[in-house]
Amino acid sequence: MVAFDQVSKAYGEVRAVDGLTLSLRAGETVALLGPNGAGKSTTLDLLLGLKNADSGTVRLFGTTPREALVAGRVGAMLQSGGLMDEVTVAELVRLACALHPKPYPVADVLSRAGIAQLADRKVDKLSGGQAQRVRFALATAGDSDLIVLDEPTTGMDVTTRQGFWATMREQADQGRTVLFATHYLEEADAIADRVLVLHRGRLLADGTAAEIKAKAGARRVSFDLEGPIDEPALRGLPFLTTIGISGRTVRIQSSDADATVHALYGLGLHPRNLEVAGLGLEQAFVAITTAEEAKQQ
Ligand SMILES: Nc1ncnc2c1ncn2[C@@H]1O[C@H](COP(=O)(O)OP(=O)(O)OP(=O)(O)O)[C@@H](O)[C@H]1O
Repeated sequence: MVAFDQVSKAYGEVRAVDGLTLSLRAGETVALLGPNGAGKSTTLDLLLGLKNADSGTVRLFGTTPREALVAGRVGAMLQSGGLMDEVTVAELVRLACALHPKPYPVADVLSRAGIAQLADRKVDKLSGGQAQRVRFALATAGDSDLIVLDEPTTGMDVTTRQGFWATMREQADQGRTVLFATHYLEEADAIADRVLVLHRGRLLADGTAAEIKAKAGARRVSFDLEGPIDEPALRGLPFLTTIGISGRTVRIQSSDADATVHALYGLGLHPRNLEVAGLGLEQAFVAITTAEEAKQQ
């Protein structure tokens, strides 16, 4: 569906996308994660043909991005890009439907995006979250095979966000490929069946959320201690990466929890309420990207 082959894009000295190779298969729901400036928006712009690569090739459905867009195979919701002023929501959605080669009925698009009651509202009078829903309506105005969303839920309240993802799941269940960039890692964890982690324009990790968590390697260990806490001794535990002590509770992150816990007993301590758990996607993301930063410095 989507194939990036050694794609690079620089802005002056900044290598926004750096030798990126990846492919997306039909029916996948893929989250694109990365710290600020990692190159997510640039990657999506290259995918949509809004920017041209300095080198490498981007192919959508075996054609150029532009051809795929003209054929109506891609629906996109971008982070920026103003909505037209001085028109109503219904007029704007009607225009998007008219421009799509395989449009849905306007009423269906409005109700799917949850904006039927806003149909007669001027676009420039919308709240931030309402404007996001209108962008979503424009991205789903017709039957596209690929839906690209750049930080789609920014500014949406909790209910709107849940509704939005329920709709996206329906789209995915119907066989569409959904690619979305986000900073909400819990969304990626809950929605995506594949997670890509970008860092300085390169792909750092590519797998299911579970694989990304495993790749981070670390585990969380927490326990309570009775009696005075010997902090230097705890800090000397093997494979420890971080430690936090609040009251009687000690929370650590370890790259080898078995060895750390073994050493804990070796110190003659008697931890109570011991818990060992894997990292959440957010912690795994931080572990992977900070390890990469450290490697590059
Ligand atoms: N038009 C531009 N001119 C110059 N530099 C740019 C331009 N667009 C992006 N950049 C730089 O390219 C890098 C990648 O930016 P990009 O917007 O793709 O990252 P991002 O991962 O989407 O970031 P964010 O999470 O903050 O939205 C950044 O260092 C950014 O400052």
